[in-house]
Amino acid sequence: MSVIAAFYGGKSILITGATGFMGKVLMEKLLRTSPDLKVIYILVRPKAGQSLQQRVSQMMNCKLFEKAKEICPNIFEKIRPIYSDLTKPDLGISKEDLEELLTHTNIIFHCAATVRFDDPLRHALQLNVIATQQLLFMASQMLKLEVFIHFSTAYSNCNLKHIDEVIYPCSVEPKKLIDSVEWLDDSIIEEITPKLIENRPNTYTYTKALGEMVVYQERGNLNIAIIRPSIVGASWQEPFPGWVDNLNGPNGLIIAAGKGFLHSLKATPKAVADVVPVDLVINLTLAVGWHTAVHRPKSILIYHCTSGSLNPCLWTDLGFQVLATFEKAPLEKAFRRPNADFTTNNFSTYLWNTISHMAPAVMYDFYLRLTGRKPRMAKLMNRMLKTISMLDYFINRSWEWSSRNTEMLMSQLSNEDQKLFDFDVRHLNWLEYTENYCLGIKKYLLKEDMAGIPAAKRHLRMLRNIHYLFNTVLFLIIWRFFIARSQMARNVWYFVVSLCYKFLSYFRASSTFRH
Ligand SMILES: CCCCCCCCCCCCCCCCCCCCCCCCCCCC(=O)SCCNC(=O)CCNC(=O)[C@H](O)C(C)(C)COP(=O)(O)OP(=O)(O)OC[C@H]1O[C@@H](n2cnc3c(N)ncnc32)[C@H](O)[C@@H]1OP(=O)(O)O
Ligand SMILES: NC(=O)C1=CN([C@@H]2O[C@H](COP(=O)(O)OP(=O)(O)OC[C@H]3O[C@@H](n4cnc5c(N)ncnc54)[C@H](OP(=O)(O)O)[C@@H]3O)[C@@H](O)[C@H]2O)C=CC1
Repeated sequence: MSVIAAFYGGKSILITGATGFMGKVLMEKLLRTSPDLKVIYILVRPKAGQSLQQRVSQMMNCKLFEKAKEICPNIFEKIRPIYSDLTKPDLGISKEDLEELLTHTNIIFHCAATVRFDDPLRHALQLNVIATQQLLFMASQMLKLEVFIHFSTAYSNCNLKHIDEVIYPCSVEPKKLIDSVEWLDDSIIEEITPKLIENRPNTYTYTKALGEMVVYQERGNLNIAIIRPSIVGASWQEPFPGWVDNLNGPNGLIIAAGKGFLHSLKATPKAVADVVPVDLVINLTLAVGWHTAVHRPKSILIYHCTSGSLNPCLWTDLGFQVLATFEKAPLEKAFRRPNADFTTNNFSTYLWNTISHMAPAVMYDFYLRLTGRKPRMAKLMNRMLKTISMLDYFINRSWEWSSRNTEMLMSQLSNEDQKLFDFDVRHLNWLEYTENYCLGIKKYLLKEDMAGIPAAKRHLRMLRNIHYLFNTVLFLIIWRFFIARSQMARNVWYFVVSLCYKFLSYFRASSTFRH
């Protein structure tokens, strides 16, 4: 019997961010391995015109929960949605719901955050710092709370090269910043943001670092642990390989590559792709929850969940495996054949962006206009290039994260728990993982049927023929231009034609002789 799974049995668990990528996988794992848990409270907000119930039932009916529903038939009775909005006072939770949470909650997993890189500081502060503060205050009033697990990111201190499993103080006190932001207008906040974020690339990583400081400063007597995952990718093994449901991290660019939009990407050849599968992160999280509740460490322990130091994979290796997979299982309706390469300097990046991204987009938009359709390709390419510019910081750098606490925890798991809650990234086969990642994006994110692969391959062959035809016509036009203006070009042309003629004559003669 798994000690960790047994620990969660009978427990009342509060998950914020349960409708997110990681929150859903966390819920699924809990319901599948500890079906005797008492209840999972999930904070949910209405979104895209859907009520709480509609969102929750749509979420629970996705493929991710199929296995959990087999093991836990009364799964819907285990889930207790609670209206919440992190931007509201008291997280927007009603008095009745709050009373229930304060009375019954044993464990908190705080996943909710804004993970956008371009959020204004005020919004990121609200979601990643102030909401965390309010949840900590709520937790301090909970009568049966055993442990509070906070999700940060391995990039919260990405302005450092070597990062230990410790909390690094930011230059500005969170409370002072929160008070200042209350009365500063947006234009001033926008102006001071670059100075505040201390060489970090965005407000996301900065406010996650501030969130850690708030967790430390307002921990009171709470029993807290912090998880710092790096780039969370599709599932590796559980509940099945390749589960992914958003465009964050590499996902958007993998789609861009598979659809033939992305033809070049600036990447330092030796830069490590520090990707970790979502199920591996969740296994570590549940192990941390158990260990923290049972052993009650004297201080807040930080757990890095990264792959670069234990089982490194380079962006170049990952990228070409992505292309190889889409060769075998192409995405539907590709704009071009997936074909790309790396650039290593700004000039070649600019050149290739012009030649292989913007020029084809402008020509395609011209074709759309000619055929009476709305041009859209240039806009799509600009959006992809904007995304790449946001991700460039993470693609072209590597970091060293210590993993002492994570390795300590691994050593404390029983053999059964090491299997059931496997977070040993050294077991990961990157080629197999990347292939499943791409297939998962095709099946679960783009909802494409694998039966459509032959048609998708035919589409790519048609694109290849159009590409060859286009290049041939372009070559002839350029050559005709040169021949009309240069004796040298004409001489070369005549020489080539006479050579071909002689070869054909010889070939015809030799085949006649054989007969
Ligand atoms: C291996 C690489 C080399 C390749 C070699 C050469 C080429 C070979 C090809 C191989 C394929 C490449 C494969 C791998 C790619 C490698 C690069 C990946 C780097 C990953 C680094 C991630 C770092 C993460 C750091 C920390 C992780 C965390 O802690 S939290 C999670 C991280 N957060 C995010 O990832 C969020 C980032 N996204 C944003 O902040 C925003 O989306 C944006 C600012 C980037 C864009 O905002 P914008 O307002 O313009 O768009 P948005 O409103 O978000 O969406 C509008 C529409 O666009 C769609 N969309 C959204 N995101 C993407 C996306 N990433 N790609 C494509 N499309 C996207 C969205 O659905 C919207 O559509 P509509 O609703 O229809 O309008
Ligand atoms: N994905 C990654 O690569 C990494 C993620 N992390 C951390 O893990 C955690 C989860 O990330 P991930 O699952 O990828 O993020 P998602 O964006 O998938 O999920 C974010 C969650 O937060 C909720 N949320 C956002 N804003 C609000 C709001 N105003 N009110 C209520 N809920 C809100 C979302 O709810 P809704 O569905 O209603 O929008 C969603 O459930 C985050 O703390 C993130 O920093 C750390 C490292 C890497």
